[in-house]
Amino acid sequence: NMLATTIGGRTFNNCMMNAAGIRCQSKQDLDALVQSDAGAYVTKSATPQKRAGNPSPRMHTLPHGSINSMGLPNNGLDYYLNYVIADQQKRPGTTNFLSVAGTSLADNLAMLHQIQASEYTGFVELNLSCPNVPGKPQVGYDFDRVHTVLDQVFDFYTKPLGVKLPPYFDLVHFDQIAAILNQYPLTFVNSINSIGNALVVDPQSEQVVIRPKGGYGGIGGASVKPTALANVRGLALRLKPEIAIVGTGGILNGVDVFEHILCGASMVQIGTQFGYEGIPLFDRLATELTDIMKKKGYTSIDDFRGKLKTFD
Ligand SMILES: CC(C)(C)CCc1c(C(=O)O)[nH]c(=O)[nH]c1=O
Repeated sequence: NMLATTIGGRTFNNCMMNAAGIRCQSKQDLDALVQSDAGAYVTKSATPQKRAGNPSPRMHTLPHGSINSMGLPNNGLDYYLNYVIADQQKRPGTTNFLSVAGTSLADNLAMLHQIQASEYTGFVELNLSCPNVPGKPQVGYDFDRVHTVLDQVFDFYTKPLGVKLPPYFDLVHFDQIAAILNQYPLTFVNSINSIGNALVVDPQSEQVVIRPKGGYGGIGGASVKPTALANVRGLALRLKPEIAIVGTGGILNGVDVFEHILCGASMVQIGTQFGYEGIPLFDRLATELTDIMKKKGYTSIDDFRGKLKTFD
């Protein structure tokens, strides 16, 4: 069908899925995604043990986006690993994404050892926005640390794995992170995570809108699309072809999906808008994207993936 895509030898019948963190924390959430038109699901980033996360209000949705400082609330790795293994037994031949975000390298390695030893055959999405040692920026912004983490992961992990990256804002950073990632047998790179440590103010109450971190949080939604497209394109132009790109950020409508694919994405993830609209989003986006493709004479996303034109 027109929206099928292939990553790491696995074919998905739809190139659209949820982004980690949004409506994917509970079994009920995940069951709804299984029943939906989404091509796959990703589970809420897991830590070794269940976490309550930050005190509320910890997320605020605006017309043009959202801000969140959830603090990794999740049911713990065992919960999600059990879910995806049960699901792959029920639906052999389907591939989904298990997201992990340890709050330390030791936690990430312990979780990956557990997954490696399990009968899970799907993808792992390693969240590199996870915190680093105190006083250092998040892992995704500490390139030496990214090297160290991936060296230690690929010392033992042999199942398909990708990394979730924060947004970069300097072309030299695209060069540097791509040069590192190209050294590893990654199945995919997911770009972007929310734009970190933004601040939303309520001028009426003269107060920030979320409790954690003095109101600082990650931004998602329409306002991040130009940054998301820049990162998808920047990585698509620099990463070796074996590494597929998952495009995330600022997708509200089918045309936004089209733009992400034009910039090089093989799969797209929707966060903020999925949080807003719920499961009907996937059917609406599939219809809108299919209409755009038909108007342009495309029968597969392969016809236009990565084919963004410049002026010269
Ligand atoms: C930011 C972390 C809490 C370290 C990771 C989890 C996460 C969160 C979160 O759980 O606060 N929110 C995001 O927008 N992106 C993320 O990757």
